[in-house]
Amino acid sequence: MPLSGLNNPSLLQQQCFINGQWVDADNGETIPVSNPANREIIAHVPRMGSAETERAIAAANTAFPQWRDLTAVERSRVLNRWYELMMANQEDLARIMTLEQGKPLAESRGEIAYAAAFLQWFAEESRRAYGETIPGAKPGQHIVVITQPIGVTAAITPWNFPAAMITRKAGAALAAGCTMVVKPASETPLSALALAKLGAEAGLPPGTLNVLTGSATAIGGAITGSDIVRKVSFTGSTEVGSKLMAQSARHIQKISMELGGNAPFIVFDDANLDAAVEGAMASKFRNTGQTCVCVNRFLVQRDVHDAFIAKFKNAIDGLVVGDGMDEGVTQSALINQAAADKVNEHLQDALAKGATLVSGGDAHPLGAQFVQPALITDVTPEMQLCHEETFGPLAAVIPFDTEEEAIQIANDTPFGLAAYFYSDNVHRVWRVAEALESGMVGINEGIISNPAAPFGGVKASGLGREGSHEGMAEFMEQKYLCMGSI
Ligand SMILES: NC(=O)c1ccc[n+]([C@@H]2O[C@H](COP(=O)([O-])OP(=O)(O)OC[C@H]3O[C@@H](n4cnc5c(N)ncnc54)[C@H](O)[C@@H]3O)[C@@H](O)[C@H]2O)c1
Ligand SMILES: O=C[C@H](O)CS(=O)(=O)O
Repeated sequence: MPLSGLNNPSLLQQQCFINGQWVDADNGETIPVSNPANREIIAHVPRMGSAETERAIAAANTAFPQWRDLTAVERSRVLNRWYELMMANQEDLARIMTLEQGKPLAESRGEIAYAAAFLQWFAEESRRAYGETIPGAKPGQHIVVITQPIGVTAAITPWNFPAAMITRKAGAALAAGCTMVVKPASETPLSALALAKLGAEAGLPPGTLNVLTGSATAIGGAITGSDIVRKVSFTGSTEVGSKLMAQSARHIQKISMELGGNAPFIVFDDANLDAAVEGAMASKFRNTGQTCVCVNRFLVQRDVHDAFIAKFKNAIDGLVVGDGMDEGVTQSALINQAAADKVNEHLQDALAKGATLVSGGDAHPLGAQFVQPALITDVTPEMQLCHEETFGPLAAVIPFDTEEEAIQIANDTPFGLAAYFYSDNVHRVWRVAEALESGMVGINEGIISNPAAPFGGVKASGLGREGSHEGMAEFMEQKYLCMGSI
């Protein structure tokens, strides 16, 4: 049993966490959790539905006043202890993550540190829930703006970052004084349940944090249909986000949406090509291409196109495909067969429409869920991959001539999460950075995520920001007090 080798076996939880208790589904049903590398079932978790969700919401509601009324310093101490426990258990948490999500162990270790950093960040932010004073409209009148926690909140999170997408929300909500119900993706529930275990150990009172696994539509329906849940924070596909936004309208729930992307990566003729290739590899192939901020379209200026492609091909050919648990592996199995099929569908569509295969493209000997990293050129805008998230190790390159053409192609998408470009010309840097329609821009950088920066997108990539000093405000309400005759 691959999970039998944990140093801290208590981190393997196969029940849900409601009101400080580990519980099964009412009907005893479970769902299997499998290892993407070999499809071996590694655990089972409860298949919960609306009744259990309503109990979790009730527990969060009961716990809210006590957690709200702690001082910011008291909440900060719990969050900081949770951070410390995550780091103390980093190796076990990384092992659990790789076994259920597939990503290389080194990347899982990195995600645990990144996820823990959100708890550390919001432990500090919890002490900075400031208000403001405003001059009154007449003598003796004073206006004070205060901020208060919004109340019971919910998070629905994706499989590709099973820990960080939870702490980026739960850290902010708990720091604000809210309580939370979390529904992780059914592909990666074990990381979420391990986080709940450590959160309780850190001192989160019963009901403050609840984690439910099971039917997404039933749990999501109970969350968005509740007049107790005041905030829904979703990370996932734009398609599902749009559905949840509509469902949240019934009770006017406050929402945050961290959705899909279609990131352009522009290499101008004044770029440092070695740096551009390094950034391209980091952004495109992180988590085997399964991140929302992965490059989806490369745009390379014609004068440097062939030189860039030669360097890029050499780097791609150096990638090591294998089981994420094996040291040295840099590309793992994709999360499921449908994900691998989508990458191949995008590749075949592009080749059928005139793209040129430079590297990769063959079936991988390790199995159908593994994809050989591929590089294609002569990509044109009518190809499927220009309009859909590939979410896998396929690097597609579009040649361009002018800066104006590059910006037009880059912005020709409903999405606007991340964008990247490489140029050493400071005048061009400002022009292009302002012209790109995205929430985040990497300039001569391929990896841009940072708990201190406001993460989020524009257009169909979402609403709101996470992390930074913005993150906690998403879980708070403002109230102004107008005091007269003083
Ligand atoms: N913007 C970001 O920060 C960010 C981060 C990670 C992933 N993503 C996006 O997420 C997608 C990949 O993740 P995914 O496949 O888990 O996305 P997904 O939308 O299929 O699922 C996300 C979560 O929503 C749940 N869900 C699915 N249908 C639901 C419904 N009808 N009601 C309630 N919950 C439902 C899933 O169980 C999961 O927990 C990609 O599009 C990626 O770009 C965005
Ligand atoms: O996949 C989406 C994540 O938000 C990417 S990151 O880890 O925040 O860069």
